[in-house]
This record gives sequence, structure tokens and C-alpha cells, in this order.
Amino acid sequence: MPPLPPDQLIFPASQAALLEPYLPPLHPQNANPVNKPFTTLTYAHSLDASIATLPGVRTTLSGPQSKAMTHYLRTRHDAILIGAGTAVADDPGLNSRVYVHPTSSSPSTAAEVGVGGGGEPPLTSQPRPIILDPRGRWEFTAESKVIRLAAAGRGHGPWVVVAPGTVVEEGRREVLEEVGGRVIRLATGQNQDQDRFGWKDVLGMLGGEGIRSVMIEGGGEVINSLLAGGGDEEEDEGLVDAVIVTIAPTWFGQGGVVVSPPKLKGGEALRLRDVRWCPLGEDVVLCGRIAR
Ligand SMILES: NC(=O)c1ccc[n+]([C@@H]2O[C@H](COP(=O)([O-])OP(=O)(O)OC[C@H]3O[C@@H](n4cnc5c(N)ncnc54)[C@H](O)[C@@H]3O)[C@@H](O)[C@H]2O)c1
Ligand SMILES: Nc1nc(=O)c(N)c(NC[C@H](O)[C@H](O)[C@H](O)COP(=O)(O)O)[nH]1
Repeated sequence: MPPLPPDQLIFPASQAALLEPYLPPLHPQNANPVNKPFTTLTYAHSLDASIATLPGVRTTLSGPQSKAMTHYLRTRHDAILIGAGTAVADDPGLNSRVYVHPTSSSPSTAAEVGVGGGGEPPLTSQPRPIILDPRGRWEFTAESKVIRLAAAGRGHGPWVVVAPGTVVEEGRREVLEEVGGRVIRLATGQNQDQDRFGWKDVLGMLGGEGIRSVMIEGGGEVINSLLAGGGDEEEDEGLVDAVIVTIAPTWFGQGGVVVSPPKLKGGEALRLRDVRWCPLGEDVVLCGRIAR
């Protein structure tokens, strides 16, 4: 095996195998439309359910092992989705730089996906970044991290989803298109909310674009609204197929960005089933499916 770069994240195949029941099926490369992509909700929170110490502040929660896990998840999904608030606060890269170490104790075909010959995963294993930005809040430039990574061939150009009436300057659109990204227009306004897309509409649009799996990383508004919709008993089929949450052993105190969705109709709790807890370094990773 060639030597790994010093900042390379390493994720053992034995740990990848524990996640496998919660991951989208491995599929051949094709872009056939699907009704709805396999949808994984995944994020990291503190013991007081904060995903950031304060609104708009980039906050590290995951330790090196669970960070490697998140980057492995990125290789196992066609797309990675965040809200505009996260794009503005974090200037995220939204690519994967994990190496899955094939340990002899647990060889797994699934875990071999994302192996980049000892380095970063190849472009074919990188997820398409999707940014929900109905009002055009995210003022990206050629220097934004996700654009720079795409320009360097280390990730895909982002798809920025805006409302039909939102003006995207010509120069900005060109920045996206030069790296293979694009602006996608989608109607907002369901439930009178002009600042949000309906989740069924978002997932339906992605399915129509050939995206067969998407991991939704946050932030707070995105997660809470998805949990509110993902647990809707009136849906024939839930929106969220799997939940993978990293819990870090820290309290941030009040005032953070908290995951706490609105109550379901009737006040019942929203609960996970088929639960698995996987310790990863000092963190624990909770996997499950939303009980319906
Ligand atoms: N710890 C983690 O795992 C993690 C992950 C992601 C973000 N974060 C943190 O979360 C914070 C950002 O969270 P936030 O709540 O401010 O922003 P957010 O990322 O949830 O983005 C909210 C924006 O998304 C848009 N949006 C479009 N459709 C939507 C829909 N259906 N539902 C909800 N929003 C929709 C809204 O217009 C809104 O402006 C940052 O501090 C970031 O560091 C943490
Ligand atoms: N799993 C996880 N642990 C964390 O401690 C943390 N802060 C995030 N946050 C997710 C969010 O989407 C961030 O924007 C990206 O984690 C930015 O990271 P990249 O530049 O894309 O590697 N996610």
C-alpha cells in the first residue's frame, strides 16, 4: 500500500460493516430517475443536543474516528445536502477524503467502496453537493471551499436550489457552471412558507435528476423540519430511510443550535427502531430508522 498523506482520514472496514444495514444499497453507476432517493439524516450533536455552540458558528463535535465515519458515509451516497445557513456559517468542502482500511478480520465488498488506492476517493465516489438556498443567501465565489475542491477535481460542482423568483447574478452562475455545478429552481411556499422547500418536492426533484441516495447533514432548520416531515404518519412512505447521529461527550450550554423538532400531531414521541450504538473513539454513533 502506498504511504497515506498525513491528513488522510482512515476508517476501518470492520466499522464500516457495522453501518452497512443502514446504508443505501450498492448500485451500478447509472442515472435512471427514481421516485425518491434513499435518504439518510446524519449529523453530530452534543449531550445537550446542540449541533453548534451558537447560531452561525462552525463547531467541531466529531472526533477523528467519527469524522472518518462521516467521510465514509459521503462516499456511500450520490449526494450530500445542507441548508444555506450551514453553507454561510461553515464554508464546507462537502467532499470525502477517507481511506477505508480493508482489515483482514472483516473484509467487506461494501467497505471497499471509496477506496482511493490509498488516497482520497476517486471522483466517481464523491457525492454531489446540494445547497438549499431559496432566497440566495449563500454568496459563494470561486474561493468557496466546495468550488475550489470541484475545480481541483476533488469533488463535484454544487447544485444550488433556489426559489423561482430568486436572482442569481450571471457571474455567480458562471462560477458554478465552470466546475460542473448549476442553479436549480424549485417552487417554495407550501404551507405559506416562502423560505422553505417542501421535502417531498426536494427529494422528488433529486430522484428525477438521477440521485439515488442523499445524506442530509444539516443544519438546525433543515434537520428539525425534516424530522417533522419524516415522521408524518399521513405519508405513505417516510421521507427518511435511516438516521446516523454522532453523539459527542460535551455540553455546549444554552443558546446553541439545537435539534428538537416540532411535536407530532397528538403529541406522540418520534422514536427510532432497529437501533445500533457503535462507539467510535470518544464518541458514540447511533444508527436507527424512524419508527412509524
Ligand atoms: N454538527 C453538525 O452535524 C452540523 C451539521 C450541519 C450544520 N451545523 C451547524 O448548523 C448551523 C446552521 O444551521 P441553521 O439552522 O442556521 O441553517 P440550515 O443549514 O438548516 O439552513 C437553513 C436554510 O435552509 C433553507 N431551507 C430551504 N428549504 C428548507 C426546508 N425544507 N427546511 C428547512 N430549511 C430550508 C432555509 O431557507 C434556511 O435559510 C451552523 O452553525 C452549522 O455549523 C452543524
Ligand atoms: N459529523 C459532523 N461532525 C461535526 O463535528 C460537524 N461540525 C459537522 N458539520 C457538518 C456540516 O455539514 C459541516 O459544514 C461540514 O462538516 C464541513 O466539513 P467539510 O469542510 O465538508 O469537511 N458534522
